[in-house]
Amino acid sequence: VCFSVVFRYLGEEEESTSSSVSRSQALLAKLQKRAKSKEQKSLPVEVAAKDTSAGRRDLVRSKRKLQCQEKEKKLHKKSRKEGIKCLDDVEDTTVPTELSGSPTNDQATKKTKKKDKKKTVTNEEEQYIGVCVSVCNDPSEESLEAVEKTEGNSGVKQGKTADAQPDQSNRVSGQGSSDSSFHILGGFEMKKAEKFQRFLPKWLAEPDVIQRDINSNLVPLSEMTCICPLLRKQLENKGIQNLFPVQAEVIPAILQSVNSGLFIGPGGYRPRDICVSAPTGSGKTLAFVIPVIQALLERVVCEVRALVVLPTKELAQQVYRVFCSYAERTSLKVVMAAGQKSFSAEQASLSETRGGVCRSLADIVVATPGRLVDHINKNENFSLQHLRFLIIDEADRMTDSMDQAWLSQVTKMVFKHERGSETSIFRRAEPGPITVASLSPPQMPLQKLLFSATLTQNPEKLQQLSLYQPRLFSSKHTSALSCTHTQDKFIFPQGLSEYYVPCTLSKKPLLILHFLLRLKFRPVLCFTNSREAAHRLYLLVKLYGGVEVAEFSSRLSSKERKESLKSFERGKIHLLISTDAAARGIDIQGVKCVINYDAPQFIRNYVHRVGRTARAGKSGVAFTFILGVQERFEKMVQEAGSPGLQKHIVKPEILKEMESRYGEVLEKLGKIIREENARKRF
Ligand SMILES: Nc1ncnc2c1ncn2[C@@H]1O[C@H](COP(=O)(O)OP(=O)(O)OP(=O)(O)O)[C@@H](O)[C@H]1O
Repeated sequence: VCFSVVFRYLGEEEESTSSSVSRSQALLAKLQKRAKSKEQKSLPVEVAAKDTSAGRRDLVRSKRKLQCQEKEKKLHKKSRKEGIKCLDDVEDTTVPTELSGSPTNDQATKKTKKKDKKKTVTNEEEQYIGVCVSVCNDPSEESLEAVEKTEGNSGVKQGKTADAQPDQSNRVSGQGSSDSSFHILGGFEMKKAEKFQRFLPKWLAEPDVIQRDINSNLVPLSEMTCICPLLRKQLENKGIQNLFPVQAEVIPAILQSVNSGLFIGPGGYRPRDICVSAPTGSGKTLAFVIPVIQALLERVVCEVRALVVLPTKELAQQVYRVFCSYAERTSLKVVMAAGQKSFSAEQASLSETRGGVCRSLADIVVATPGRLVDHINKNENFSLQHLRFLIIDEADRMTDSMDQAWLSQVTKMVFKHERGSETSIFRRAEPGPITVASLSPPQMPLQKLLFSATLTQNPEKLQQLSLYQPRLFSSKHTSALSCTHTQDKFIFPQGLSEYYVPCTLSKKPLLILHFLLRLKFRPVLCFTNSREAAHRLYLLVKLYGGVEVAEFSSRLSSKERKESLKSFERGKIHLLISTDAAARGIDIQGVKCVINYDAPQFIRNYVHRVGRTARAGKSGVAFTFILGVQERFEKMVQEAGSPGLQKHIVKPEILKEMESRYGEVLEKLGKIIREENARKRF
């Protein structure tokens, strides 16, 4: 094969009859002949060079080099000029018909004419290039170097170079293009991305439907016979007569999985994991608080059996309070591990050691991922060996890459083999395929319960949670076949009215003052995209006066943040300016209006921000200030499933009156910020 390739390079066809020895001899002879002829060619030059004096030779050399460089420059300039023209032309002729579309006869004839014209141009150009190359390739100078270089290579290679070069030039001139030195790749045309149909797994495509309209789908508490009398009484005591749709659907499903006790699922099998995707303010918290408390009511020994993980301290505190209020008449103990207290104080509230024996002081732990990982790694007495429920609230946020590590640590700890546990009835092994051996003896299952208003439909992301035969409860029904969109769609609360307000950057602060002072929207929860922006706006509104204002961001300590929320909840504050720290899950009673002072960058943030109003079946209004092009924002919101975004125009004349005072305030604000920055530097 090797020889046949070499023969083809030499322009000879392989003879079937000739032996490989004779072929190799012929090849050797040919190569020797070629080397000789080259030697002969270079000989007169070398002799001539020897004859001339060294000084003259140098002079000639430098002269030729100069000439060559000048010509090269000229050629470069020309070819650059021509090149641009040429590239366009070449593209015209080389674009395949399926890309450029099938040309008509006229176009085709025009193109052939163009081609002919170009051929002459490019041939001329090639000649020009050829001249220059021949000047540069004068055997007395540069070619010597070239020969030296090729001589270092194998004979076959030499032959290949010598024969391949004219071949290439023939090909180029045959094509009639001047682009012998570069290759046109093509394929830069704008192509419309092909829309693909998304096929969802059955459990995602066919969820158990939760009605969106809370008020017309209330379920009387008396009908919820699956809830134990103690908890029903508790609910009544808190003024709850009816359950919301999400609660009416999810509570029985979780309770069903503990019908046979904590150790085994229905029919002796492992219970299915549960995912809930329901609008903001639809009552998802009670949908897991009630069944978890009921499932653990009969427990004998206090062990951590339920772990609730939430993204922020404030949310953890909120859920902790709900758990405490429903567990208060039971023997269950709820503990929070979210960094509100010192690590050692949390450690002491989670477990105690008496007489050398450690015992758990918590049945239900409400935690943030950071503190949870701290306890897993540093708290020797913290055990998750008896964990039955892992509840992940704001599940989509929690599964974001940066928060992933905690989940694997929890699973590792749940299935950790402790010394002497091999024969224990509580022995647990990481679940694998179901076999007779794996079912006997039965082990306590770990059931995952996921909740969010913006639960992803991305199976790849959900896969990371290692869900077991998941069951989805959702406020929407997306058919696996009809779904062509790739973006997740969300359900917005029924009572929410959404508006956008076109404005300019300088008018934004005036607009917010207008909403509070003139339109008397109170209380207002306002969102900015950064803590600096929240702080500046807070100072500005405070300086302007007439509005009780507070800020809420990571700029403040957790104590200060708690204070701000409390004051806002109690009605002492009219305007709370926050970053996205308060966008998720925070349940503040009576927020009638949400203002997105800065439009959110991601749709999920928008859904959660506007969801701080219109909660629990009530009505609410959300405004988003939009700078410049609003089409993109409108599209984003509509594609996410918003029922309708309306335009709200505030005429500039209305803001005129406020402008003089605003000017004064701006001056003061500048001074304050400068002082603050100076203080920060020292
Ligand atoms: N059955 C009910 N009857 C009356 N009010 C209820 C009921 N269930 C929940 N609520 C109230 O509805 C409000 C919203 O509930 P919750 O905070 O659980 O909503 P959510 O779905 O978790 O919202 P988000 O997605 O924003 O976290 C709370 O103030 C809660 O007390």
